[in-house]
Formats: sequence, C-alpha cells, structure tokens
Amino acid sequence: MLKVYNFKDLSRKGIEELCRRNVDPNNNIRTTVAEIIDHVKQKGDEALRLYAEKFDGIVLHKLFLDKEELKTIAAGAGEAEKNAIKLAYNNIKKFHETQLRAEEKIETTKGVICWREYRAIEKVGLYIPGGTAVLPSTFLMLGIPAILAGCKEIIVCSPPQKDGKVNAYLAFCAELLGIERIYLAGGAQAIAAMAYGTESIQKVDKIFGPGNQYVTKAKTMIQSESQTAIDMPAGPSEVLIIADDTANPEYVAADLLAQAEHGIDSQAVLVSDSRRIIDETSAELEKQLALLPRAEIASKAIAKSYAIYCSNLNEAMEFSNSYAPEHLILATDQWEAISPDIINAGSVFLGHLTPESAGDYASGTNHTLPTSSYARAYSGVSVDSFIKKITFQHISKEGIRNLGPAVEILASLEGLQAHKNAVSVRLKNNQTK
Ligand SMILES: NC(=O)c1ccc[n+]([C@@H]2O[C@H](COP(=O)([O-])OP(=O)(O)OC[C@H]3O[C@@H](n4cnc5c(N)ncnc54)[C@H](O)[C@@H]3O)[C@@H](O)[C@H]2O)c1
Ligand SMILES: N[C@H](CO)Cc1c[nH]c[nH+]1
Ligand SMILES: [Zn+2]
Repeated sequence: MLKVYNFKDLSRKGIEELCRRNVDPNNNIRTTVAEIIDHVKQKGDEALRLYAEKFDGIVLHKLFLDKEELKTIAAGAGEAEKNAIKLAYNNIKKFHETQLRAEEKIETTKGVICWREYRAIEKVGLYIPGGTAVLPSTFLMLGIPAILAGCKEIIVCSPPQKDGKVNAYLAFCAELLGIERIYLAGGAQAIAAMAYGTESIQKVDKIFGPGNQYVTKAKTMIQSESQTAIDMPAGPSEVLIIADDTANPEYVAADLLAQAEHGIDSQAVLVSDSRRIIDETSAELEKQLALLPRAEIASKAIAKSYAIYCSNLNEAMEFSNSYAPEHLILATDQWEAISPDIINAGSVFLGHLTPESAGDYASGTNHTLPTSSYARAYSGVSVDSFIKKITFQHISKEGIRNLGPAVEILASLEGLQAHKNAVSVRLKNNQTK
C-alpha cells in the first residue's frame, strides 16, 4: 500500500522531489487567496459574510459570539470532555510557564552594562481551524502562551459551523482561557481581516495558528505587505517515522494514520531499515484504515505518502533531516543514541510508547508547528512567539572612557563622522568635568 523507495537508489534531486510538499505549482491557491485578501481589504465585514456563505454555507447576521453566548454553548460540553480539556490545559500551561525566564545583565566592558527584557506583543490574532475538523486543542495551544506572555488584546477567529456557532468544546476553551469573544470567520478571509482590520475585527500585530493551504498561503502573503507578522507557515499536518526492527507495525500504522486523517494534503512518511517493518506496516494501514470514520480523507493522504527503505538508521536520519518533518517519531529502542543527530524537526516523539497524538493534545508541548520543510528554520509556537526581546544598555562615566575610543575609531573607518562625534562630545565633557 505504501509506495517504497530505496534510499541508495535516490539521487540528490530525487530526495529533493520526495521532500517537496504542498507547493502551488500553477499559483491556483495564490490567485484565490489574493482575491479574497483584496475583497476583505475593500469590503470588510461584508466580504466576511459573503465568504461565510460561500465556503461555510451559513448566512451570518452577527460576526461574533460574545461571553454570554459562549457560556450557553459551553454548557453543552460533557463532563468527561471538560475534564480532559482541563488536564490538557494544565499540562500545556505547566510546560509553557517554564519558558518565561528573565535574562542576566552583562558587563561587556567595565562600566558598560547590556541586557534584554521581554515585552508582550500587544495585539495578537489566533486562528483556530474548523474546516474538516474543529480543533479546540489548537485554541489551548495558542491561547495559553498568549496569556502567559501577557498579550493585551487577543482576537480569536474560527470558521462558523453549519448552525452559525462554534462547537461546545471551543466555547468551553474560551471560558477556561477567559477569552470573551470568538469571531466567526475562517480561511484566508479571517487572516486578511486580522491583518488589515474590518469594522468588527481589529487589526493585530501578529497572527498565529495552523490551517489548510488557503490559510497558510494567506499568512505568508499578508506578512510582506500589512505590517502584521506571523508565527510561521503551519500548514497541512505531516509525520515522519523512523522505525527499525524493534518497532511495532500496529503502532507505526496508527501514528501514520493519525496525521493522514487531518486532511487529504497531509503526508505520512515511514523510513526504515527493515523490509519486514515496511511490509507489516503497509498491511496494518489497510486494516486500520478500513475502520476509520475519516477513511476517505486518510486514504487520499496515504496515497500521496511513501516509505523509504534504508541500510541503517544513519541513512534514515539523513533522509529525515532533508525532509524536516513537522513531527518526527523515533520508533526504535535506539532513540537515545540517534536523537542527537536530529537537525531539522518541529517536535520529536521518542520510543515506542510516545504517540504523536499525546503532543497533539495533552502532554504539554505545543502542537502548532512548522510544516512543508520550514522546520529547517522555524520553531513551533511557544511563549517566545508572543513576546519581543528588547535590548537595553547603560554606560557609566568609566564605561564611556573605556568603550568610547574604540567606537570613535570604528565610526571613522566607516566614514561616519556624526557617529564619532556622539562619542567625542561625551569624552570631552567627561575629561573636563
Ligand atoms: N501545522 C500545524 O501546526 C497544524 C496544527 C493543526 C492543524 N493543522 C492543519 O490545519 C488544517 C486545517 O484545515 P481545515 O480545512 O480543516 O480547516 P481551516 O480552518 O484551516 O480551513 C477552513 C476554511 O478554508 C476555507 N476554504 C476551504 N475551501 C476553500 C476554497 N476552495 N477556496 C478558498 N477557501 C477555502 C474556508 O473559508 C473554510 O472556512 C489541516 O490541514 C491540518 O492538518 C496543522
Ligand atoms: N496534528 C496537528 C498538528 O499538525 C494538531 C492536532 C490538533 N488536533 C489533533 N491534532
Ligand atoms: Zn493531529
């Protein structure tokens, strides 16, 4: 069922081809998204209503749900589900709290003190996907670090469901997080609204959150022209599993399918030095797929996925680093020995009993992660994503005497006299006073 490539037969170009995903070769997505962005810029709320009708099949009179409405909707959430959400909330909070650490002040030269302080980004926009599946877990993954960082304005957008509302679990997350409003906007139009502002949605400084190819393309497009930053390109989910002979094919297949069921553009890759594991995982995939409610979606994603047969785990890791997966699972007893060789990955799951789903929901790490090989350069969302680190310095009398002459020379060698003067006038006063 999985198409198998032999690593040693792959040229460099062949590897590059296999690692390429979710490109938009004919610019179809770009063209659609550009139109949507333009329309939202020109027509504001009117465009949001039009797209809600076109893409989500709902005529919206009001574009948001307020605190009272969210409270009523949240009352429909069951106790077991609320308890699971609370457990996830506590673990995610515990893990993210450790990320807020003040840095030390450093005396770089006697009398010259430099340090960094963080300040929260004031206005942030969170996008919670809700097309093929509503993801309350994403609300926790974005809301918790935003609140820990101290962001003042948190705008939340999610596609309206068929009843023109959001589901009870999303509403319950809003209650837990103390977020009093959810805007009913999805797709590229929600991103454009947060980037440019409309009558009801205010422009934000940075947009966060995963989404399908339309959402991700919109994020990358608005960042170059709207003065709104983005967290990263966090598109269709993907997983790469390195599995050796110690792996359990039942677990490996289940982990591949867990990401495949997100959407038809998801990708699940198996890299193994064991032919047996590849064959048995393929058989397991067939078996498990047949039982999945979202089998149609998952089987389309699996059809675009593949396995790589390698001679050893070093080759497997070489392929994985080229692929730069959003999620990397090391399904081997050797995970401790090989994990230092990981160079590119969004989030890593070690050993046979660490399913990727644990990180998706409740272990504590963030599930908003770079896809499409952006894990080469981006990290997943964390509290850091919601803050800016500002540098400070203070120079004393002694400090300017020690540092000033070097700055004067450096300014001269760059031919920047005014820069030099800014030091010279102080040195002159410092000597005479
Ligand atoms: N990388 C990550 O961290 C991460 C985390 C969670 C989810 N995800 C991914 O997020 C994605 C969620 O996708 P989704 O579709 O379920 O929800 P979504 O909320 O991202 O997108 C739904 C919206 O897409 C728009 N849309 C749909 N078809 C369109 C079309 N033909 N033209 C223009 N706009 C269109 C509609 O406005 C709709 O409301 C999945 O691919 C999942 O794998 C990624
Ligand atoms: N796997 C997704 C990140 O790619 C996150 C998620 C949310 N719900 C389930 N899974
Ligand atoms: Zn998932």
